Amino acid sequence: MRKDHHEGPPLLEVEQLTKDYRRGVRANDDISLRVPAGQVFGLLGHNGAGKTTLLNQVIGLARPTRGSIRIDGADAVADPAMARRVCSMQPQAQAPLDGVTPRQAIELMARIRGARRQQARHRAAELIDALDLGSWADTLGDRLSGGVRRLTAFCMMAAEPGRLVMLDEPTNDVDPVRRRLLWGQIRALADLGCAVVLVTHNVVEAERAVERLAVLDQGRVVAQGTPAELRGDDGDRLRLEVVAPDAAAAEALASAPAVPASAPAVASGRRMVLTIDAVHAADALRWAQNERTAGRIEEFSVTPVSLEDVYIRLVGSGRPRDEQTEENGDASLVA
Ligand SMILES: Nc1ncnc2c1ncn2[C@@H]1O[C@H](COP(=O)(O)OP(=O)(O)OP(=O)(O)O)[C@@H](O)[C@H]1O
Repeated sequence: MRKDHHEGPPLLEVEQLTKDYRRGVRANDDISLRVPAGQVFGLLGHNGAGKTTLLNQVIGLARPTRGSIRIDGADAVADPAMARRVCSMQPQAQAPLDGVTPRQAIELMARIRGARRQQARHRAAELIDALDLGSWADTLGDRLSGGVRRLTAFCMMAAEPGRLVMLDEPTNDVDPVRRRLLWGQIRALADLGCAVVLVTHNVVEAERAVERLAVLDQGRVVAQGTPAELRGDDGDRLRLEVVAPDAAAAEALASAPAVPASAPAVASGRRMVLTIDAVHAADALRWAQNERTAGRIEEFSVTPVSLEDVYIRLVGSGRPRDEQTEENGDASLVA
């Protein structure tokens, strides 16, 4: 059974962190978060939300403008060398693998991080097997696909991991089957006692794999908690999605919903999405079936409201805040 480390002291503790780049870009704005050992913590946000900037400050590649970062109680800003010893990071950029095979690269990383030769060999073989990389393990890096290169980079990081593991979009380019294997290995690192910080754009996957998460928008944390906490009241609601024959019909359905809605209906192209309370589910199904029989809609589905729906409501289009409508920020979710 999984060890429960949730009540333990944080291994990573970020307090009121602000980072201004030159030319006035505020990439992180008053961010606070805590990650204990044994937890997979997700960082979600649009392109440019400030996720990579946060990781770079933790390992001392960028210096905070204000605020503090503590790793296991020690000041990581004052001692970036300590931070790098304790952290293992898989960066967003692909690892340079030209001229080496995945097996060689993984073993080499394990050796650099202090493993003995036998131990490095054993761990490389174990990771290659766990991620089903055997067919490419001894192929030179310049002949590998993007997905295999990314999985190799994960294995290099996981070969002899530090206590704080940071992964910047590790599932990019990875096929769905190996992606699932990868989530298993990420979980395994937390079960070993690592604190894992995971940057991802994939809200659907994050919902299944992380225990807590923070949503970043324009450098700020706009929501933080467990997936269930972030879904809040929406966790008991349903999502009716309808495909209309054309965009005008979808717009018309959104402006006059046939079933009582618990949030404004959203039309996008031929799709219309309505959030409804569970008590209206039977009415919604009856209405949608009739509409489809009459040919007024083409398809429909009724599913539980997901974290992705909440995320889209929180950060909207990712445009600057003052261009967005006010429904995008629910301050009550901010921890
Ligand atoms: N070295 C830099 N100098 C100036 N501005 C920067 C620098 N690095 C990042 N930025 C800016 O800081 C903001 C946050 O960038 P960051 O890379 O942290 O976002 P991100 O959430 O990781 O994005 P993505 O999902 O695209 O990787 C962006 O506006 C970006 O343009």
